Amino acid sequence: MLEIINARKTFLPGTSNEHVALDNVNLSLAEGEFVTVIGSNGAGKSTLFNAIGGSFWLDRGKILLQGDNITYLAEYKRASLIGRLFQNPVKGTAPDMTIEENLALAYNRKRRNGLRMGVSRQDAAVFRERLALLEMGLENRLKTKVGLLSGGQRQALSLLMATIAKPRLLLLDEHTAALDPSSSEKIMQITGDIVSQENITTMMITHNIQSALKIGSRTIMMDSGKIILDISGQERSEMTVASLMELFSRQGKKALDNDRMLLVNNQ
Ligand SMILES: Nc1ncnc2c1ncn2[C@@H]1O[C@H](COP(=O)(O)OP(=O)(O)OP(=O)(O)O)[C@@H](O)[C@H]1O
Repeated sequence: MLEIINARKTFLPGTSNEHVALDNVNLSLAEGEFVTVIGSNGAGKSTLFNAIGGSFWLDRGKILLQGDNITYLAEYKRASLIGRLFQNPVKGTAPDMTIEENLALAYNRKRRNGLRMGVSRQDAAVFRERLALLEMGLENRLKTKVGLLSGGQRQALSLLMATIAKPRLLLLDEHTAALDPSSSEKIMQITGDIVSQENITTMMITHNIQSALKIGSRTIMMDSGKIILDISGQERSEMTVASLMELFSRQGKKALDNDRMLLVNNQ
C-alpha cells in the first residue's frame, strides 16, 4: 500500500555541507502493517517521514500510496491522506479551540462540508465515544480548551485527531518521547489499540529499542540514509535489544552512537 522506490534526497547540494539524507531507499508496506523505525541520530528517519509527508520533493525516486503516485502531490493534499504525530504534543492541536472543535476539524477534513462551523450533536456523540476509549475523562470535557490539557492528554487527543477520519497511512515521529514515563506508556498502549482496531498502516520512529521490537509487526533500522535492517516474523520476535545492537554495529560497521537509545536501554 506504501511503495517507496529508489528515493534519494540531498540537502544543500553543491555546497561544502552537502548531505545525502536518503540514499536510494526502497520500502514496501502492506495494508495494515505496523512498522517501527529505529536508527542513530541523523540516520534519516525524520527525513524519510518528511519525504512521505511532502515537506519537500525527492531528488529522485517515487512514492506510491494505495497505488496513487504522490511523489509530487502538495503537502496540504497529502495531509488528508496521511495522519502525522510529532514529538511535541503542541504541534497537532489548536490550543484556543475546544476539544470538540479540534476533533470536528479533523473529523470533517475528508467530508465535503470540510470547514463547517459548530459541532453537531451526532458528531459530539461520536467524539464522546472515542474519547472514552482513552480512559482520561476527556469525554466529559468536550468544551474545555485544548491549551489547558496536560502533554499526555494533548498527545492522546492528537492521536485521535490523526486517526478519526481513517488515514491511508499514520506516521508517528517519536510521539511519546516528550512525555513522562507513565504518559508515554499510556499513549503507546492507546496507539497499539487504535492502530489494530482501525487496521491503519503505520510507521513509528522510536529511540526505545524495546518498544520498537514489542509494538507492531516489523522493524526497520536506518543508518546514513539507508535501510540497513528489515526484520519481521520469527526473526523479530526472537530479537533482543543486545543482539539488535550487535547487528547494528556489524551492518553499520560502527558502534551505535546514539545516546538517547543507549539511555533508554540502560533503564
Ligand atoms: N532541512 C534540512 N537541511 C539540511 N540538512 C538536513 C535537513 N533536514 C535534515 N538534515 C540532515 O539530514 C540528516 C538526517 O536527518 P534526520 O532528521 O532525518 O535524522 P533522524 O534519523 O531523524 O535523526 P534523529 O534521531 O536525531 O532525529 C542529518 O544529518 C540532518 O542534519
